[in-house]
Amino acid sequence: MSGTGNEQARKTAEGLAYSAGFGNEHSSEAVPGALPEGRNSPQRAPLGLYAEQLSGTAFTEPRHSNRRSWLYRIRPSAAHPQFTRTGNGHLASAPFTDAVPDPNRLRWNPLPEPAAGTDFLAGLWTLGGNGDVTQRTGMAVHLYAANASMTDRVFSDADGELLIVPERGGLLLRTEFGLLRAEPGHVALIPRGVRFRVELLDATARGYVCENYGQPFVLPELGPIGANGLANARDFLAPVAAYEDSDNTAGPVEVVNKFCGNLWTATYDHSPLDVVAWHGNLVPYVYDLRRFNVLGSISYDHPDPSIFTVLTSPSDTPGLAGVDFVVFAPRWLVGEDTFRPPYFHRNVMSEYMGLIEGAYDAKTAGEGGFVPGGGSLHNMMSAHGPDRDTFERASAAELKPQKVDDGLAFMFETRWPVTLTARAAAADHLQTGYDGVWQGLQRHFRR
Ligand SMILES: O=C(O)Cc1cc(O)ccc1O
Ligand SMILES: [Fe+2]
Repeated sequence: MSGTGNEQARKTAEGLAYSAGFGNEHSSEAVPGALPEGRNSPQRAPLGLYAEQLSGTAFTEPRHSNRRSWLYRIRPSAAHPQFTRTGNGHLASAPFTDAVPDPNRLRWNPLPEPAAGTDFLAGLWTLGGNGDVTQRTGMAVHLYAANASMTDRVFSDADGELLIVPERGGLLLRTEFGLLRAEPGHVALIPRGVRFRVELLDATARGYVCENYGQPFVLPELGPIGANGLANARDFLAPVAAYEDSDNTAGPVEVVNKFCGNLWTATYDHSPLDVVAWHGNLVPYVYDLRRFNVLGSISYDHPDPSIFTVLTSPSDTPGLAGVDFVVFAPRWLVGEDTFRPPYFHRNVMSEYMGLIEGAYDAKTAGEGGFVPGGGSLHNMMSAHGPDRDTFERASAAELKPQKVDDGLAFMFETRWPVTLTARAAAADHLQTGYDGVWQGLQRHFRR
């Protein structure tokens, strides 16, 4: 899209209205009277709209985890032509079988600049993942690099929920539920199957996507932390209803549907973003990571990073996440007699880390290192932790209260190893010599 288009998108995104609260029963109508009163499915829905339910959990799941919304739209979603296969581009899905799972510690530079005219969907590039889309288990790690808005096409992912983590460039997400603006430092969460279009607010956009095939993300339990803290529910913002009424006014709209690992496409004669009103608790959200209430030790030792969990996708085993989304946000470190950066460890969970801004306190910053837009993968049981320089520095540091505020990093932590796509394993931007950051750690043992 031209610069003018991006300016238009930014103007549209300015001052967006939202409905706040993770898991709330939200409701919104773009036209007064569009929401039926007191029932979901009246004989004739108001204003001649079609009523439609979208479920995110089985009808019979417990109340506390049940997710569904009712959508009142100009055309029912069922009114569509046949889907046919289209190319998957650089998108891949679980099961990932084209590379051998790799126990090595791996790190990538940012994706290369895409060809002109690459939109968000075309710019998605799969690093790897685990589980199986047909079993609704596991996750995929994608990156994206785009320089064009999606025009005349929308995307929906039947395979999973999408957690979008912009690193460069703002996004305007036009969803069935309305508009969301996600700038770097925000995350957007699009439920399984929700149609949306991504417009760029800046000339280019780059970031990360966790595709969660498993149970929908929820806020983690707080246990002894109490009733407040970490990501607060009220900071998750859902859109308000905004619809496109493009019947006979615009050209055809391509709807791209990711289903069981493949992309399918159908050409509609209207925009499926035609929801005039909706209510329910299955909604997209945007969340500003800087709102995260970071908790930590105020005595000694470095707490496990589970304390930084923003969202978790539970599994059938209590406490064991399919995937956790964890943020390393600005915070004070005050631990006494404590090695303050992340400790050396081997973890049963597998860790993909990305950097939104600045530096990360376990890794020396700079070119060829852990840089914004890049990422690292430390699979199950791979030994990692502070690099040599960080270890030397932190072991000798004077332990005054210290503000760590020069970066914003995150982690997708998952119960199963991440198997790479062949493309990611052979990428030019895969760094060589990552093992070297742990070389030269001196022997200090004496008896
Ligand atoms: O590997 C990492 O940097 C992530 C991480 C951070 C931390 O503070 C403790 C454990 C851990 O895996
Ligand atoms: Fe780790």
